[in-house]
Amino acid sequence: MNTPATPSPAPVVIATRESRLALWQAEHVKALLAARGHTVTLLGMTTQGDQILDRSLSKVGGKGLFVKELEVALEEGRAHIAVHSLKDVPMELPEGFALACVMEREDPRDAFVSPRYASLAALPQGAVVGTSSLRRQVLLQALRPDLKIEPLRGNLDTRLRKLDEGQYDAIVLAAAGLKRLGLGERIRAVFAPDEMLPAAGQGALGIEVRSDRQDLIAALAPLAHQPTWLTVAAERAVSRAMGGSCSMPLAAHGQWHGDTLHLDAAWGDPEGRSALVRAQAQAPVATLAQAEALGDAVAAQLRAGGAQGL
Ligand SMILES: NCc1[nH]cc(CCC(=O)O)c1CC(=O)O
Repeated sequence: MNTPATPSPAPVVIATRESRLALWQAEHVKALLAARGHTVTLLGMTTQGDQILDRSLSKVGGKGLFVKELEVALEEGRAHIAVHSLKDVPMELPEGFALACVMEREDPRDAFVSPRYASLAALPQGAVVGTSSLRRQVLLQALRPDLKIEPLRGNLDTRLRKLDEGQYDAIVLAAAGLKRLGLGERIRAVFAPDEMLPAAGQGALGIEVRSDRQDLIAALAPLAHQPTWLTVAAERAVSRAMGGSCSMPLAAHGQWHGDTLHLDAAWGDPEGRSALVRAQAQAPVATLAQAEALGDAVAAQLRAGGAQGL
Protein backbone atom coordinates (compact mmCIF):
# COMPACT_ATOMS: atom_id res chain seq x y z
CA MET A 1 0.00 0.00 0.00
CA ASN A 2 1.21 3.49 -0.77
CA THR A 3 1.70 5.82 2.15
CA PRO A 4 1.33 9.54 1.41
CA ALA A 5 4.64 11.41 1.27
CA THR A 6 5.32 13.09 4.60
CA PRO A 7 7.58 16.13 4.78
CA SER A 8 10.90 15.22 6.38
CA PRO A 9 10.93 16.18 10.08
CA ALA A 10 12.23 19.70 10.71
CA PRO A 11 15.58 20.17 12.45
CA VAL A 12 15.06 21.31 16.03
CA VAL A 13 17.35 23.44 18.19
CA ILE A 14 16.47 23.25 21.90
CA ALA A 15 17.34 26.29 24.03
CA THR A 16 18.25 25.08 27.50
CA ARG A 17 19.66 26.26 30.79
CA GLU A 18 22.85 24.49 31.72
CA SER A 19 22.04 23.08 35.13
CA ARG A 20 22.23 19.30 35.24
CA LEU A 21 18.47 19.06 35.59
CA ALA A 22 17.76 21.41 32.67
CA LEU A 23 20.21 19.48 30.49
CA TRP A 24 18.61 16.18 31.50
CA GLN A 25 15.21 17.56 30.50
CA ALA A 26 16.50 18.88 27.17
CA GLU A 27 18.25 15.57 26.42
CA HIS A 28 15.02 13.74 27.27
CA VAL A 29 13.08 15.76 24.70
CA LYS A 30 15.96 15.49 22.24
CA ALA A 31 15.81 11.68 22.42
CA LEU A 32 12.04 11.65 21.91
CA LEU A 33 12.27 13.95 18.89
CA ALA A 34 15.29 12.13 17.44
CA ALA A 35 13.28 8.89 17.63
CA ARG A 36 10.72 10.62 15.42
CA GLY A 37 13.34 11.50 12.80
CA HIS A 38 14.23 15.06 13.82
CA THR A 39 17.84 16.23 13.87
CA VAL A 40 18.14 17.84 17.30
CA THR A 41 20.85 20.04 18.81
CA LEU A 42 21.03 21.82 22.16
CA LEU A 43 21.82 25.50 22.65
CA GLY A 44 22.99 25.99 26.24
CA MET A 45 22.53 29.34 27.95
CA THR A 46 22.67 30.95 31.37
CA THR A 47 19.61 32.79 32.68
CA GLN A 48 19.32 35.51 35.30
CA GLY A 49 17.69 32.96 37.58
CA ASP A 50 20.88 30.89 37.42
CA GLN A 51 23.08 33.90 38.17
CA ILE A 52 21.20 35.42 41.10
CA LEU A 53 21.96 33.00 43.89
CA ASP A 54 22.21 35.24 46.91
CA ARG A 55 18.62 36.44 47.09
CA SER A 56 15.26 34.74 47.27
CA LEU A 57 13.69 34.55 43.82
CA SER A 58 10.47 35.88 45.23
CA LYS A 59 12.28 39.14 45.90
CA VAL A 60 13.99 39.63 42.54
CA GLY A 61 11.29 39.00 39.98
CA GLY A 62 10.22 35.43 40.18
CA LYS A 63 9.59 32.64 37.77
CA GLY A 64 10.21 34.55 34.56
CA LEU A 65 13.89 34.80 35.43
CA PHE A 66 14.49 31.24 34.29
CA VAL A 67 12.75 31.56 30.93
CA LYS A 68 13.42 35.05 29.59
CA GLU A 69 16.77 34.39 27.88
CA LEU A 70 15.41 31.20 26.36
CA GLU A 71 12.50 33.14 24.89
CA VAL A 72 14.87 35.68 23.39
CA ALA A 73 16.67 32.80 21.63
CA LEU A 74 13.33 31.58 20.25
CA GLU A 75 12.38 35.11 19.22
CA GLU A 76 15.63 35.56 17.32
CA GLY A 77 15.36 32.13 15.70
CA ARG A 78 18.59 30.86 17.31
CA ALA A 79 16.52 28.08 18.82
CA HIS A 80 13.08 26.59 18.13
CA ILE A 81 11.86 25.12 21.39
CA ALA A 82 12.52 25.50 25.11
CA VAL A 83 11.90 22.73 27.64
CA HIS A 84 10.75 23.96 31.03
CA SER A 85 9.84 22.59 34.43
CA LEU A 86 6.27 23.87 34.35
CA LYS A 87 6.57 24.95 37.94
CA ASP A 88 8.98 27.67 36.80
CA VAL A 89 6.85 28.90 33.89
CA PRO A 90 4.77 32.04 34.51
CA MET A 91 1.02 31.55 34.27
CA GLU A 92 0.75 33.85 31.26
CA LEU A 93 3.34 33.39 28.55
CA PRO A 94 4.44 36.58 26.81
CA GLU A 95 2.69 37.58 23.59
CA GLY A 96 3.93 35.48 20.68
CA PHE A 97 4.78 32.36 22.71
CA ALA A 98 2.77 29.22 23.32
CA LEU A 99 2.94 26.02 25.29
CA ALA A 100 3.11 23.42 22.51
CA CYS A 101 2.60 20.52 24.86
CA VAL A 102 2.84 19.21 28.41
CA MET A 103 4.59 15.88 28.88
CA GLU A 104 4.01 13.00 31.27
CA ARG A 105 4.56 13.95 34.86
CA GLU A 106 7.28 12.58 37.14
CA ASP A 107 6.51 12.21 40.83
CA PRO A 108 4.84 15.54 41.78
CA ARG A 109 5.53 15.20 45.53
CA ASP A 110 8.04 16.97 47.72
CA ALA A 111 10.87 14.96 49.23
CA PHE A 112 12.50 15.12 52.66
CA VAL A 113 16.29 14.88 52.36
CA SER A 114 18.60 14.58 55.33
CA PRO A 115 21.85 12.81 56.14
CA ARG A 116 20.74 12.17 59.73
CA TYR A 117 16.96 12.07 60.02
CA ALA A 118 14.51 9.71 58.36
CA SER A 119 11.51 12.03 58.20
CA LEU A 120 10.15 15.38 59.25
CA ALA A 121 8.67 13.75 62.35
CA ALA A 122 12.13 12.51 63.36
CA LEU A 123 13.64 16.02 63.40
CA PRO A 124 14.46 17.30 66.89
CA GLN A 125 12.82 20.46 68.25
CA GLY A 126 14.15 23.59 66.59
CA ALA A 127 15.98 21.75 63.78
CA VAL A 128 17.13 23.81 60.79
CA VAL A 129 15.41 23.06 57.47
CA GLY A 130 16.56 24.63 54.20
CA THR A 131 14.16 25.93 51.58
CA SER A 132 13.62 29.25 49.82
CA SER A 133 10.17 28.28 48.59
CA LEU A 134 7.48 30.29 50.39
CA ARG A 135 5.05 27.44 49.79
CA ARG A 136 7.33 24.90 51.49
CA GLN A 137 8.07 27.39 54.24
CA VAL A 138 4.43 27.95 55.25
CA LEU A 139 3.48 24.27 54.87
CA LEU A 140 6.46 23.19 56.97
CA GLN A 141 5.65 25.74 59.67
CA ALA A 142 2.05 24.52 59.72
CA LEU A 143 3.30 20.97 60.35
CA ARG A 144 6.15 21.89 62.70
CA PRO A 145 6.02 25.44 64.09
CA ASP A 146 9.21 24.77 66.07
CA LEU A 147 11.45 24.34 63.02
CA LYS A 148 13.87 27.02 61.95
CA ILE A 149 13.53 27.58 58.20
CA GLU A 150 16.65 28.94 56.48
CA PRO A 151 17.01 30.11 52.86
CA LEU A 152 18.49 27.68 50.35
CA ARG A 153 19.11 28.56 46.72
CA GLY A 154 21.07 27.09 43.85
CA ASN A 155 20.65 24.12 41.55
CA LEU A 156 20.04 20.65 42.94
CA ASP A 157 23.72 19.74 43.29
CA THR A 158 24.45 23.00 45.12
CA ARG A 159 21.55 22.47 47.51
CA LEU A 160 22.63 18.92 48.30
CA ARG A 161 26.22 20.07 48.85
CA LYS A 162 25.07 22.76 51.31
CA LEU A 163 23.09 20.09 53.15
CA ASP A 164 26.08 17.74 53.22
CA GLU A 165 28.33 20.55 54.50
CA GLY A 166 26.13 20.67 57.58
CA GLN A 167 24.39 24.01 57.04
CA TYR A 168 20.98 22.36 57.55
CA ASP A 169 19.55 19.35 59.36
CA ALA A 170 17.30 18.63 56.39
CA ILE A 171 16.11 20.17 53.14
CA VAL A 172 12.95 19.79 51.08
CA LEU A 173 13.21 19.29 47.31
CA ALA A 174 10.93 18.14 44.52
CA ALA A 175 11.13 14.35 44.23
CA ALA A 176 10.97 14.73 40.43
CA GLY A 177 14.28 16.54 40.05
CA LEU A 178 16.09 14.09 42.31
CA LYS A 179 14.68 11.09 40.49
CA ARG A 180 15.50 12.49 37.05
CA LEU A 181 19.12 13.00 38.05
CA GLY A 182 19.44 9.51 39.52
CA LEU A 183 19.56 10.97 43.04
CA GLY A 184 16.43 9.17 44.23
CA GLU A 185 18.43 7.40 46.93
CA ARG A 186 18.87 10.77 48.68
CA ILE A 187 15.13 10.83 49.39
CA ARG A 188 14.49 9.76 53.00
CA ALA A 189 10.73 10.27 52.81
CA VAL A 190 8.21 11.65 50.38
CA PHE A 191 5.54 13.92 51.76
CA ALA A 192 1.94 12.84 51.30
CA PRO A 193 0.23 15.54 49.23
CA ASP A 194 -2.24 16.22 52.05
CA GLU A 195 0.56 17.26 54.44
CA MET A 196 2.83 19.04 51.97
CA LEU A 197 0.75 20.03 48.97
CA PRO A 198 2.88 20.34 45.80
CA ALA A 199 3.22 23.45 43.66
CA ALA A 200 1.17 23.86 40.50
CA GLY A 201 2.90 21.99 37.70
CA GLN A 202 5.53 20.36 39.91
CA GLY A 203 7.14 17.38 38.20
CA ALA A 204 5.72 18.16 34.75
CA LEU A 205 7.66 19.38 31.72
CA GLY A 206 6.31 21.76 29.11
CA ILE A 207 7.66 22.71 25.71
CA GLU A 208 7.48 26.36 24.71
CA VAL A 209 7.54 27.56 21.10
CA ARG A 210 6.86 30.71 19.16
CA SER A 211 3.14 30.68 18.48
CA ASP A 212 3.72 31.31 14.76
CA ARG A 213 5.39 27.89 14.46
CA GLN A 214 2.24 25.85 13.90
CA ASP A 215 4.35 23.27 12.05
CA LEU A 216 6.45 22.69 15.18
CA ILE A 217 3.39 22.64 17.41
CA ALA A 218 2.01 19.85 15.20
CA ALA A 219 5.34 17.99 15.32
CA LEU A 220 5.40 18.19 19.13
CA ALA A 221 1.79 17.03 19.59
CA PRO A 222 2.73 13.33 19.90
CA LEU A 223 4.91 14.14 22.94
CA ALA A 224 1.91 15.42 24.89
CA HIS A 225 0.45 13.49 27.80
CA GLN A 226 -3.19 14.52 27.98
CA PRO A 227 -3.96 13.49 31.60
CA THR A 228 -0.93 15.46 32.81
CA TRP A 229 -1.85 18.42 30.61
CA LEU A 230 -5.40 18.56 32.02
CA THR A 231 -4.12 18.24 35.60
CA VAL A 232 -1.56 20.99 35.34
CA ALA A 233 -4.02 23.22 33.45
CA ALA A 234 -6.31 22.99 36.48
CA GLU A 235 -3.44 23.59 38.91
CA ARG A 236 -2.11 26.54 36.93
CA ALA A 237 -5.61 28.03 36.68
CA VAL A 238 -5.67 28.27 40.49
CA SER A 239 -2.38 30.11 40.41
CA ARG A 240 -3.49 32.40 37.61
CA ALA A 241 -6.79 33.24 39.31
CA MET A 242 -4.91 34.10 42.50
CA GLY A 243 -2.43 36.26 40.61
CA GLY A 244 0.13 33.72 41.77
CA SER A 245 3.83 34.35 41.67
CA CYS A 246 6.80 33.17 43.72
CA SER A 247 6.00 35.86 46.26
CA MET A 248 2.74 34.11 47.21
CA PRO A 249 2.78 30.82 49.11
CA LEU A 250 0.40 28.79 46.96
CA ALA A 251 0.00 25.07 46.37
CA ALA A 252 -2.28 23.36 43.85
CA HIS A 253 -2.39 19.66 43.17
CA GLY A 254 -4.69 17.53 41.04
CA GLN A 255 -5.25 13.78 41.22
CA TRP A 256 -7.40 11.57 39.02
CA HIS A 257 -10.07 9.26 40.36
CA GLY A 258 -11.22 7.67 37.12
CA ASP A 259 -12.30 10.54 34.85
CA THR A 260 -12.86 12.87 37.80
CA LEU A 261 -10.13 15.31 38.69
CA HIS A 262 -9.78 16.11 42.39
CA LEU A 263 -8.07 19.45 42.88
CA ASP A 264 -6.60 20.58 46.20
CA ALA A 265 -5.12 23.97 46.90
CA ALA A 266 -3.62 25.83 49.81
CA TRP A 267 -2.80 29.49 50.29
CA GLY A 268 -0.62 31.01 52.95
CA ASP A 269 -0.23 34.61 54.02
CA PRO A 270 3.24 35.71 52.85
CA GLU A 271 3.79 37.45 56.20
CA GLY A 272 2.56 34.42 58.12
CA ARG A 273 -0.08 36.46 59.98
CA SER A 274 -3.06 34.21 59.25
CA ALA A 275 -3.62 30.48 59.12
CA LEU A 276 -3.39 28.45 55.95
CA VAL A 277 -6.48 28.46 53.76
CA ARG A 278 -7.29 25.19 52.03
CA ALA A 279 -9.78 24.39 49.27
CA GLN A 280 -10.85 21.29 47.37
CA ALA A 281 -13.19 20.57 44.48
CA GLN A 282 -13.69 17.85 41.96
CA ALA A 283 -15.27 17.50 38.54
CA PRO A 284 -15.26 15.25 35.49
CA VAL A 285 -12.62 16.80 33.24
CA ALA A 286 -12.02 16.03 29.56
CA THR A 287 -11.02 19.41 28.11
CA LEU A 288 -8.61 22.20 29.01
CA ALA A 289 -11.59 24.53 29.47
CA GLN A 290 -13.13 22.16 32.04
CA ALA A 291 -9.78 21.84 33.80
CA GLU A 292 -9.43 25.62 34.00
CA ALA A 293 -13.02 26.00 35.24
CA LEU A 294 -12.19 23.59 38.08
CA GLY A 295 -9.09 25.62 38.89
CA ASP A 296 -11.13 28.84 38.92
CA ALA A 297 -13.69 27.26 41.25
CA VAL A 298 -10.97 26.22 43.69
CA ALA A 299 -9.42 29.70 43.58
CA ALA A 300 -12.85 31.21 44.31
CA GLN A 301 -13.10 28.89 47.35
CA LEU A 302 -9.66 30.00 48.52
CA ARG A 303 -10.74 33.64 48.32
CA ALA A 304 -14.01 32.87 50.08
CA GLY A 305 -11.93 31.25 52.83
CA GLY A 306 -9.90 34.42 53.30
CA ALA A 307 -7.04 34.00 50.83
CA GLN A 308 -5.96 37.28 49.36
CA GLY A 309 -4.95 37.13 45.73
CA LEU A 310 -3.20 39.85 43.83
N1 LIG B 1 12.08 25.71 41.75
C1 LIG B 1 13.16 24.95 41.24
C2 LIG B 1 12.74 23.70 40.54
N2 LIG B 1 12.04 23.76 39.40
C3 LIG B 1 11.80 22.48 38.98
C4 LIG B 1 12.36 21.62 39.90
C5 LIG B 1 12.35 20.16 39.76
C6 LIG B 1 11.03 19.50 39.89
C7 LIG B 1 10.04 19.80 38.83
O1 LIG B 1 10.28 19.51 37.64
O2 LIG B 1 8.96 20.30 39.16
C8 LIG B 1 12.95 22.38 40.91
C9 LIG B 1 13.70 21.92 42.08
C10 LIG B 1 12.89 21.81 43.34
O3 LIG B 1 11.84 22.43 43.49
O4 LIG B 1 13.33 21.07 44.22
